[in-house]
Amino acid sequence: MKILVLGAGAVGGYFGGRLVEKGEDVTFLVREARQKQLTEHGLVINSVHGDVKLQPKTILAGEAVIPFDLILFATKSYHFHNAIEAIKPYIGDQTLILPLLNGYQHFDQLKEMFGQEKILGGLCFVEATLNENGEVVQTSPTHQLSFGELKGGTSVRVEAIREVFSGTKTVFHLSENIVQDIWHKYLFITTLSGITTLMRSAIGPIREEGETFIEQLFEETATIMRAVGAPIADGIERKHMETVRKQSYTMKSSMLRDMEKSYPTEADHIQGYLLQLAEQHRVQAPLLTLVYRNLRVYEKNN
Ligand SMILES: NC(=O)C1=CN([C@@H]2O[C@H](COP(=O)(O)OP(=O)(O)OC[C@H]3O[C@@H](n4cnc5c(N)ncnc54)[C@H](OP(=O)(O)O)[C@@H]3O)[C@@H](O)[C@H]2O)C=CC1
Ligand SMILES: CC(C)(CO)C(=O)C(=O)O
Repeated sequence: MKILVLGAGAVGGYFGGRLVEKGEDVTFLVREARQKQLTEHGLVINSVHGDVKLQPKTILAGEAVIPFDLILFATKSYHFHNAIEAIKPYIGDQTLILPLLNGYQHFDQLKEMFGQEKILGGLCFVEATLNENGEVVQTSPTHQLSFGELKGGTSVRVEAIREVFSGTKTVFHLSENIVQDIWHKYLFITTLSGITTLMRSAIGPIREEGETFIEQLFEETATIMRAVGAPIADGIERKHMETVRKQSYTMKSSMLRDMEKSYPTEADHIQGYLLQLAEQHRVQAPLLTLVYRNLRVYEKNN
């Protein structure tokens, strides 16, 4: 299976790198500076699940145009529209696109552009970032990529992907209810990135100050999701709260890590989109609004 990974950042570099390590046919579509870094230093993964240095195949947009079987879409949301243009030449009749971005809005956009049949559901749980040398640093026990048919169930094509994804040093999980998984992850990340960026802190000190704000943010966000008919399970807020309690003291969201580097955030794509939905459905969301305003002010000052 010919796999194209769009973006060799933290997520694309980690999961794409684990596939290269296994020996799969993976090419990274990158931009010039990243290509230079990868050519000179290799794709380096420093991980609690094992370090590796790889020399992956890379291309720049427009080079080596052939249709790929599978495209892992792993850019930030603010690069989404440019990145779409970059992958268009590599999409053939049989190509499947598996997005790994946090949030939900991009699925509707991809379905509208390429047709529902070409888009798989996808998400990942991994705490990863690029260090100043461009190495992927992966720091906590969880490292799972989930994928599946947006219409639910299984199919010959996702079973074939499962086969290709098997036997790596990371966890690839074929989900038969990926849309629910995506919304559950969206609930988790909206709250976790929101609270860690609001407090400018890893989760440990925030928990010590009291968990009420975290619980309220989960509840508020879940209320919006239920109002729009998102398929989230009863009691998911409590389950997510338990997951938050289990995180290491130093655990940070990728949004906070980006803030620490003065990078842009995905506030519009994650919190902002939910607030638009809240307004449309007349749901009050004062805490989420505060979280979002904090991110907007940060963006203005950076
Ligand atoms: N990091 C994490 O722990 C997690 C992140 N996520 C989500 O995954 C998504 C990706 O995040 P993450 O990997 O952290 O982001 P990074 O910024 O680390 O990586 C994104 C990569 O995309 C590349 N890129 C952007 N536009 C293009 C383009 N047109 N062509 C080629 N490459 C491009 C960037 O390359 P360049 O170097 O050229 O800018 C960058 O290397 C986000 O939605 C995030 O919320 C989900 C779970 C965990
Ligand atoms: C919370 C976490 C680390 C889980 O994967 C995440 O998705 C992010 O920070 O972007």
